Amino acid sequence: PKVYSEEEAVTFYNNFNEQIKVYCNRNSLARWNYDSNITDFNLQRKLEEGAAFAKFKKDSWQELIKYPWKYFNDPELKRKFKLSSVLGTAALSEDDFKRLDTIISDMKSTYSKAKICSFQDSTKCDLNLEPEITELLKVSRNHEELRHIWIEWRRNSGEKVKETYKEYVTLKNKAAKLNDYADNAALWLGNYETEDFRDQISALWVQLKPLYQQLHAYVRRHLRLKYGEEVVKAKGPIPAHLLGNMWAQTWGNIVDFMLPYPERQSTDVTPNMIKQGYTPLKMFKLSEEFFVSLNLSAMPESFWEKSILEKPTDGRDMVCHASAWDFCDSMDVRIKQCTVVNQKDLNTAHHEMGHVQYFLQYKHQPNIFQRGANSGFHEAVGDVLALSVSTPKHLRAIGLLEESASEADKDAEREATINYLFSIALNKIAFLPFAYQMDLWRWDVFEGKTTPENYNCHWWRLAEQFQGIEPPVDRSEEDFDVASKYHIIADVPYIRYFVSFVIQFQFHKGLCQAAGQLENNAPLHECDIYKSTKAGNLLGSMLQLGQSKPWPDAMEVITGQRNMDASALREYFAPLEDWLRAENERTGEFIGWEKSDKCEF
Ligand SMILES: C=C(C[SeH])C(=O)N1CCC[C@H]1C(=O)O
Ligand SMILES: [Zn+2]
Repeated sequence: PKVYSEEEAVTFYNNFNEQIKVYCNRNSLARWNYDSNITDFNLQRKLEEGAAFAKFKKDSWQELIKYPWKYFNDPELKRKFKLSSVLGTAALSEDDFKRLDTIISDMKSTYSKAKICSFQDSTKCDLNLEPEITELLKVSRNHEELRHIWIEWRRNSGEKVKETYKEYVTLKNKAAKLNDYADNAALWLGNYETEDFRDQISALWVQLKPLYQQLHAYVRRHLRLKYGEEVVKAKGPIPAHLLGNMWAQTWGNIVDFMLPYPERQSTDVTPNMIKQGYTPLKMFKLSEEFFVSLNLSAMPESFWEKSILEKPTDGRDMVCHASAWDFCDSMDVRIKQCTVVNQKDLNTAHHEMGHVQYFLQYKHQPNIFQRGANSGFHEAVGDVLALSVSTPKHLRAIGLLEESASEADKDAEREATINYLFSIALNKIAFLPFAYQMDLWRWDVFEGKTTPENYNCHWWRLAEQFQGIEPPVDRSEEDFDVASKYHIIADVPYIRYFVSFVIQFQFHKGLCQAAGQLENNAPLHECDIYKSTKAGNLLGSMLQLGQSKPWPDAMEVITGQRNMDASALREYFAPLEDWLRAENERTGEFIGWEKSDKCEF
């Protein structure tokens, strides 16, 4: 057979790259139209474009694998072929591909259309997850109302897709095997190009669990003080419906009744955002201005024309879960977010703008490298900036927090710092076990360790083991609670967020050093990289790499390290960790939790 030369490979690949951009653009537009307006017509268009894209990738792949790319000299050409040689779900037959695309679309449609009836008024049954249910979980302090919402959301979302999900698992594993992976867990983990990646994640959790347990114990105490011993057992897992979030993944919404120093200023800027007439547009403009202050890119005009930054009021069904979109033409980038004017959504706006900044910084790369160094990097960018924006110093600088005279004396300042770190920890530390267990469950499912007859109780076993939470009522295998979470039904991996929440503190520390914010032992949690072109240029040089290099090379650009390391996170929260240990000691709080028996195992 003909042996293809490296020169011929270059020609082939350049042509392939030009063509894939066109198919990718058409596919992204069809997906955007469906997610922005769930109709049968838009579903059919999306399935057609998806099938065409998959056919193109499969046909090209037949050609591509004829090249002896493993023996190429040019490292970049070799990497292009290596990454392009993983076909993914396009390896499925046309029928299987279309079936899988249909299944995922249907699950996203069910999730996006799901509604529940109000606890206060059983005739009012038009409550969507965003914004109504999310807002109720934030403000309600009625544990019976919270239990109602918790149960009803699961009955109208997860439970409805139990059968469909089994077929999803089968098709995903079929595709993985066609790519020479044992199962889809292995295919998903391939993104990290790291042999012992799961062990590294496990080691990070071991390092971080003590901090989580201290936070868990303190929060459980204050939930017990509020809702009583009957509802919140002193040594038990925390009932999952009381933590201010549908999946108990971040606990920031319940900070108000458990602030360490209640008389000190809290850093909840939502009231001021509303008072100052903030709009979703202004929230995204604020984020853009921070990126520009770092000498990074402003949004193209088309971003503001084509993005959807608040939920349309024309009654259409759409996927409200926030997302950032790259249309593969190095021009068209968008965000779709059903933004509410509050601090949580201001952080999410920065999170999504981080994705878009990555798109803009690597737009010159060939299509195959227009990705994060690994998926965790893509999730970390916006959060790194949000760490600076969230500091009391920055919030005061942009007028969202009042100057407070009392900060003058040392004690007041120390107490205000504990309050600040506590509110950040409720979102950053609380999140870690949830992010880990989301893919621990899916890896077990794809590997066949968990079979459909124990999907639900396996999830609750993991939730008890890692999050130290339990359902507010008994659950059984009739329920399918994990699928009440968007990423499960939308085929989006989740370990990327665990990676992001660890490495974002490494990036923050590296950028803070570049910005000169850590001189004279200044603490990491006070750092604000705003307007530092040194920090911005460093971040930009990492973002421009995309996935052209293995992620340790990209990590090294900013941090000088080549591995994930939780030390920066621990350093950031050190004052809080000391305080929590002392406080839990003082109150004699039980650290950890006893077993739960709410799902017949
Ligand atoms: C905002 C996004 C879109 Se990539 C998201 O899904 N996030 C951001 C943090 C965790 C995770 C979630 O909401 O579950
Ligand atoms: Zn994201």
